[in-house]
Amino acid sequence: MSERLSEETRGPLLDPLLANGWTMVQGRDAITKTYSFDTFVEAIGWMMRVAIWAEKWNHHPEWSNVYGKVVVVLTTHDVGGLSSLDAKLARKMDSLC
Ligand SMILES: C[C@H](O)[C@H](O)[C@H]1CNC2=NC(N)=NC(=O)C2=N1
Repeated sequence: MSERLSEETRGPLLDPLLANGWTMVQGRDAITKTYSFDTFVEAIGWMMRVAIWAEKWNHHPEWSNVYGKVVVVLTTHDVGGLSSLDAKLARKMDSLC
């Protein structure tokens, strides 16, 4: 199982994401990003591609979709905060859109 990111390890993993549209969630050890697609079909197509990786890695996003917009929150419930799996899934999400 993944461990909660320590103060030393989180900078190198999170800083590139925070420079690429991800932000910290207030009051939670979690990151969030809102993706915007031109159409609903593009949004759910991207969600399906992400879902395949999420299932493969057994690491699942909290997310919601309205038309072309997808709001994502990533955290690791098993450790009560951010782990390297969240950074890995966030990078995959960015690479798939
Ligand atoms: C039992 C199951 O394997 C666990 O609950 C997995 C599934 N997917 C998960 N996804 C996320 N985001 N965090 C988890 O801690 C987590 N744990």
